[in-house]
Amino acid sequence: MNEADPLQKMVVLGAGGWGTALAVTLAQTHAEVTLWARREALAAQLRESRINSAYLPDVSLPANVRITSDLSAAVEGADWAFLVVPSVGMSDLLSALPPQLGAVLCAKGLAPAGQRLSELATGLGFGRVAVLSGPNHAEEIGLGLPAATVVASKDAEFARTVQAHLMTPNLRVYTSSDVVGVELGGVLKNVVAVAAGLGDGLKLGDNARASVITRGLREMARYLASQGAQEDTVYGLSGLGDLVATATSRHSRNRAAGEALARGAAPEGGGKVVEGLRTARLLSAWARESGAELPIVQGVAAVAGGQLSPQEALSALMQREAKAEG
Ligand SMILES: NC(=O)C1=CN([C@@H]2O[C@H](COP(=O)(O)OP(=O)(O)OC[C@H]3O[C@@H](n4cnc5c(N)ncnc54)[C@H](O)[C@@H]3O)[C@@H](O)[C@H]2O)C=CC1
Ligand SMILES: O=C(CO)COP(=O)(O)O
Repeated sequence: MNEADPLQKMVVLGAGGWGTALAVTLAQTHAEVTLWARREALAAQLRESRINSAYLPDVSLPANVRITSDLSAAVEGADWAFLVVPSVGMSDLLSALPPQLGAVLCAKGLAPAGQRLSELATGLGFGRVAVLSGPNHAEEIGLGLPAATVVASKDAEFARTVQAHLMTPNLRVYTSSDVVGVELGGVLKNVVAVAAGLGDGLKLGDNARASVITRGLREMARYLASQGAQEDTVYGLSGLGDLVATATSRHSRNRAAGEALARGAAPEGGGKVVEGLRTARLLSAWARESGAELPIVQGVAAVAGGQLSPQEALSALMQREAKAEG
């Protein structure tokens, strides 16, 4: 493994829950971490209180996390950075950065036109692009609870560098060359987690949740294969691992959004980003246009869009044609 220089400048762009947890993690092993918040009001509040009360209230920011809302100052002198804004904001952020900067993309969603975020970054001229994904709820990583994750890049050296800097005794980081598989696992599992939340909200029971997770995994595997992912990636941390975490966790905003929809409430994440709803809409439109079958994704999109009630979506899934498992 590469040696990680503890004096190298670590930069986290995006001060929501996940950006904050990553900054706290990196601060364990580096002299200084810079955390960029888009809004000066949030940056000032973080500098003052050292607690991100809106996004990660149970975690304190150590003194070696420097907080700024000045993007140029944040990346000055840095070789690469973690980009941790919601996927809708990734295009604006990338466009404001020099493409020589290595980009570790940490969002689990698609760009507004439906592209993968790594495609977006590459299209904007970024040469060193990695994606970070795995079962990593910010609430737990921020507290230093043990977890594992994956960093994928076509540039193996870049992936190993990020791995070396992000590893701590409680965060095990694996590398992968399968950018498409690792990236899309994190994107799709959010939608399946909304479906699991819908089932929980309707009080369908443990068998139903396990069935949604398993058939959802199959749907993920089919979609990932259609996009060129390696076959086994979906069964790793960024696929099955993250799916189980998100579809069963009390921390998951996507699962909670499904529960809210089942109650007939608005599926808001309390001001926090819920990527699965947007992803369901984008992928459902893609499935309609391409003739692909993504029944769980399409069911979630129909419920979120108000075209079907949760009960009607459930009936539609249960009454699909009888067939062999596969
Ligand atoms: N929260 C978690 O446990 C994890 C989240 N992720 C992913 O990381 C991404 C960010 O999620 P969180 O940090 O949880 O979000 P969050 O909802 O906690 O915070 C979002 C942050 O981004 C800012 N923001 C919103 N729109 C923006 C834009 N257009 N440009 C720049 N900043 C903007 C908000 O002001 C806020 O500071 C999402 O794609 C999420 O799926 C990935 C792994 C774990
Ligand atoms: O991706 C996550 C954990 O790995 C976070 O999921 P939620 O956005 O559903 O909270």
